[in-house]
Amino acid sequence: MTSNILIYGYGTMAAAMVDGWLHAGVPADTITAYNPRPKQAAPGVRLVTELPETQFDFVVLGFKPYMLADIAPAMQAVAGQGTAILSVLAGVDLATLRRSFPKAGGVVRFMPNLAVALGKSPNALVAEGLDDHRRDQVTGLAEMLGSAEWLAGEQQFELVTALAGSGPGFVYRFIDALASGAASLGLESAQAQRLAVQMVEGAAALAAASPDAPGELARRVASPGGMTQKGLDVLDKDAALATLVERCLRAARDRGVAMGEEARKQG
Ligand SMILES: NC(=O)C1=CN([C@@H]2O[C@H](COP(=O)(O)OP(=O)(O)OC[C@H]3O[C@@H](n4cnc5c(N)ncnc54)[C@H](O)[C@@H]3O)[C@@H](O)[C@H]2O)C=CC1
Ligand SMILES: O=C(O)[C@@H]1CCC=N1
Repeated sequence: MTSNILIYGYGTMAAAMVDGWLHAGVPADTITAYNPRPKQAAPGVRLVTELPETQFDFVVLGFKPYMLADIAPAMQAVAGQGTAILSVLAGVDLATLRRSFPKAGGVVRFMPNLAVALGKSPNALVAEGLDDHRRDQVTGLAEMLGSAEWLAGEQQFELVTALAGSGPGFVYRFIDALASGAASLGLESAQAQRLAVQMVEGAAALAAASPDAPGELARRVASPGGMTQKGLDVLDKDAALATLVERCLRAARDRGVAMGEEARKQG
């Protein structure tokens, strides 16, 4: 793909996406990263602190959602009819993006997680105004970072963001809890952390490779009357883990909805 890409706001998420694209073979000289504060860019990527005057095929919005109303007016010159806006901004809906970039050819909500850097992120997508060619290109850009998950509609986008965008944060807490639990029961803490991380990596790889659902995989680990079942009984009692995780996802989703409302009011 030889399309040119502007990254507008080169922070943690956008830099991880750039790393993923470079790793997948996107030529570095097709990527320009604009950030108001100078910082180190990936090798070969042009980092600028002044906005270029040319239009781009893709413009990735990599700043914080609340900044959209302030920033969008200054961006009109880089987003013309031939431009697809790729927004990773949590909560900001297609209608707000469309109002913010009326001249752009199309707007896309593109929700990744930080595993884009390794090409291992599920990427949720919804779009408006894309022709088939651009849509195929967006699918290709997403697949280079993991997978392209086009949603039928926008209604569940905040829930999908909570699950797949915020999800690594929740999994890291669980890894932490495994490690600190083992440490408080007597294991050396660096070793506990190493074991917890490797165990989760292997378990996730196995789940990804298996045709069976995680529930069935858990059943296979738990020998009847054995150790695993005793541990699962603690997590399952009164649906403790399931209830906690549902509350966690609801809180994250609802925050996304509120952030979207704030952006709508400002825009
Ligand atoms: N961190 C994550 O795991 C995920 C983040 N996101 C989304 O990614 C976006 C960025 O989040 P992070 O990378 O975590 O934050 P960050 O704070 O690391 O990045 C924000 C970047 O915007 C830049 N910036 C500040 N003012 C600017 C301006 N006026 N014009 C252009 N750029 C400006 C900052 O210098 C910084 O480089 C957010 O909208 C968030 O919702 C989405 C999915 C996952
Ligand atoms: O915490 C946030 O708002 C963003 C959305 C998904 C991950 N980070």
